[in-house]
Amino acid sequence: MSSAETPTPRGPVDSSRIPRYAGPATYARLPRLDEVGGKTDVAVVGVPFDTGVSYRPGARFGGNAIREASRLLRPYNPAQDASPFALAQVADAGDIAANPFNINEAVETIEAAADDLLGSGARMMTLGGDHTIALPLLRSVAKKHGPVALLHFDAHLDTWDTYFGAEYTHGTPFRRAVEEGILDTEALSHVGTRGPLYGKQDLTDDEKMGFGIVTSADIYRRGADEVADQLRQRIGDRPLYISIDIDCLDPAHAPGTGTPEAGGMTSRELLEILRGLSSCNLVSADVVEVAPAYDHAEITAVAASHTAYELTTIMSRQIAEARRVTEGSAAK
Ligand SMILES: N=C(N)NCCCC(=O)O
Ligand SMILES: [Zn+2]
Ligand SMILES: [Zn+2]
Repeated sequence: MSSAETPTPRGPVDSSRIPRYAGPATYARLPRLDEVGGKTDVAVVGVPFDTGVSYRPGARFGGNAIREASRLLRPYNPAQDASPFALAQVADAGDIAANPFNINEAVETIEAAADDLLGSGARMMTLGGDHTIALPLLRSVAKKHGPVALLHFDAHLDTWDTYFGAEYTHGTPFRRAVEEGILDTEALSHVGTRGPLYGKQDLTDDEKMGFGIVTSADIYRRGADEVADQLRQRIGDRPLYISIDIDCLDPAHAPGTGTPEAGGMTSRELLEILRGLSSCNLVSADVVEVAPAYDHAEITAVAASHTAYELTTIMSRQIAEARRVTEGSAAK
């Protein structure tokens, strides 16, 4: 697209003119998708679905809790020296209406809605919902990019086989994804893993699927920068999907979640690792498992809103850079 055709992105509501607590909550007070002509570079989309949980329910309310908490975000991100909402169009695409009484149908609905958004040329920043939703999102991403590298931030492996005979649950999306061949098995990592397992076999199975593990204790011992360097090397220039279960954070940093585990990373460590990945080719991402009923003072929703902000910044910077390269060569 030439510079004449690239419209100036429409940014958030100006919080110096309209108090940030006024008006309906879109993510970061950004325009809705219909307010930018139905086309955007990055679509922030909610998936209010939590029928796949194995313990506390409530992540269906996560997306809107993150939107509410995101009212306080400001337009310039100093940590990545970027104004994400000026570099590219970021818009709130609303929610995907998934059937709460039929998981299989919900999974199909999510995949179809993702196909539409990705097909329009957008990258997705999805706000869950429970972790079940990562599977249909990955299916859709793989249709567009082929098997993708996966960085999975989570206390849990989420590579278990079934729960009560169900294959689509929040503890099983990544085993299904490996079985379906939609992940690049050379570049799969869990980050923040900890807590009790069903047995040692869980780890053996997980390793056979191709996953590497950076435990939360590894992050504490080695530091965020070194961990980010190692992950970046493993990912290289592959198309990358980042899936962030907010329970990767310690319950002190994210009490509002369904399956909390003690001994997790801090929100500072999570944000720093993400910033260290800013050069990766991030094609889409999700933040899941925010369950506001167990939250206090929006601790979890604020952490999730900032997490999505770093991810959105990475995507916007890359979109702007790609545009600069194309427009530069078109001008010659
Ligand atoms: N994806 C999340 N948050 N949790 C999975 C835990 C599955 C279990 O109950 O063993
Ligand atoms: Zn988890
Ligand atoms: Zn999870």
